[in-house]
Amino acid sequence: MKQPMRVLISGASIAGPALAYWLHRYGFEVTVVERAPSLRPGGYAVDIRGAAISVLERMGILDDVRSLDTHMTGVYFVNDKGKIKGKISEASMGNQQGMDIEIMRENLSNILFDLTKDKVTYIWGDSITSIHESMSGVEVQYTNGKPDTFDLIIGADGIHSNVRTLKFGDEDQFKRTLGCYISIFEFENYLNLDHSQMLYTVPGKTVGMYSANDKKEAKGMLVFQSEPLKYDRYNTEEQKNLIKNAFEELNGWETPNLLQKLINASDFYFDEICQIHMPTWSDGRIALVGDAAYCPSPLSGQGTSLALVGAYVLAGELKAANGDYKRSFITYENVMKNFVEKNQKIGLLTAGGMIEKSNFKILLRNAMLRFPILMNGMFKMITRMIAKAANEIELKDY
Ligand SMILES: Cc1cc2nc3c(=O)[nH]c(=O)nc-3n(C[C@H](O)[C@H](O)[C@H](O)COP(=O)(O)OP(=O)(O)OC[C@H]3O[C@@H](n4cnc5c(N)ncnc54)[C@H](O)[C@@H]3O)c2cc1C
Repeated sequence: MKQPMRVLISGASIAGPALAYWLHRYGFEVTVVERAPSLRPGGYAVDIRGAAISVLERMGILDDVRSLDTHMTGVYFVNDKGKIKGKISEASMGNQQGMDIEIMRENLSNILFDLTKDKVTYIWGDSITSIHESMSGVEVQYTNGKPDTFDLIIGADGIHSNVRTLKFGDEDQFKRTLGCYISIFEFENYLNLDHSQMLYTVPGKTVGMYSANDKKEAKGMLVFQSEPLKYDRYNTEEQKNLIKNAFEELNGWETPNLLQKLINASDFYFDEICQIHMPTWSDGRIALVGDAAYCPSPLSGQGTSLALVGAYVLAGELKAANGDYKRSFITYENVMKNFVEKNQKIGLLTAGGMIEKSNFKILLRNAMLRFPILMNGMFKMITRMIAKAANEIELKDY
């Protein structure tokens, strides 16, 4: 009897468990290695749209995911005293057909993990340190575990992908920075926000607060424009200091309180707002999926949809090629390329919306917010563009 192909996936957030699900369903033997000691909590809400909704349906988890929709009602823009200067309702931000889903990232990650935990081997708190390819397989070494050999290695390990660095080299050659940094952290919902988001903007900085789900907790968001910063990605204290430095002179609205909450925040996410562009997503027995290969930026709202669709297509093409992984990696790229490009373009468009560059632009935005017809018209146009990009792929039945 033919042995199943052994696949090692690096990263257990969204793309990793989604890919693991499909590969297991198609008869592959799957191991997932995650650097964190357990499934990582944290992050804001993520959007799922278009083709990615069909993927969830095909996985049989659409109802579970939909049941955890954040049901946000809208975004309120406040001034430095906390006075509301305008509101954008959820209806005018899109989702007119009620089809799109917004879910907290950690809730989606939990659902995908639950779906796969009994079918796939998960290794926690470890990381690949070297990859050695031969004609018959790939030998990997881990930081902690014993070396092992697989048929294929897939990097689903995010913007700063370890597999990408090991196989394709330094990330700077693939990274397009969008000039900002974002931090998200959790604390008690002391403003009693009810399924809504508050945003306070000054030139080059945005302070946000958001509460959904059960209203007990809120998420704080601090976004700031900056020249590229050098810091240790695993040193959260250093990252918190960078944020403190960026915001310490800003006293408006809840900024000082959020900086105070930041100090003790355990659920803390910090990253650069950037995109990943690569000439190819595979080499030999190694391929990449999700943010590792084609991150459209954390502010785009499209990263999760790209990851879910990418996992579906990659697994499907591996099944269809019946062991010819080289062929499947080529078709995976051919099928995904246009979809990725269209969504990365949307990523550039939407990223600009989170940071206002001048006081004039903030005044202009606040003035426009007083004319809902104007705002609704603009948002409907953007929504149509996003919806088009989210559906820019025809999913095959594998
Ligand atoms: C904690 C967290 C919070 C996030 N918050 C937001 C948010 O608020 N808004 C937003 O739009 N996007 C957020 N993202 C990114 C979002 O999840 C992705 O853009 C999108 O869902 C695509 O997912 P992905 O699985 O490709 O990458 P990611 O979600 O980034 O997942 C990558 C996974 O790989 C793991 N990993 C990294 N290095 C290694 C290694 N050396 N070995 C093994 N595993 C490794 C990471 O720990 C992580 O679990 C967040 C990601 C994380 C991890």
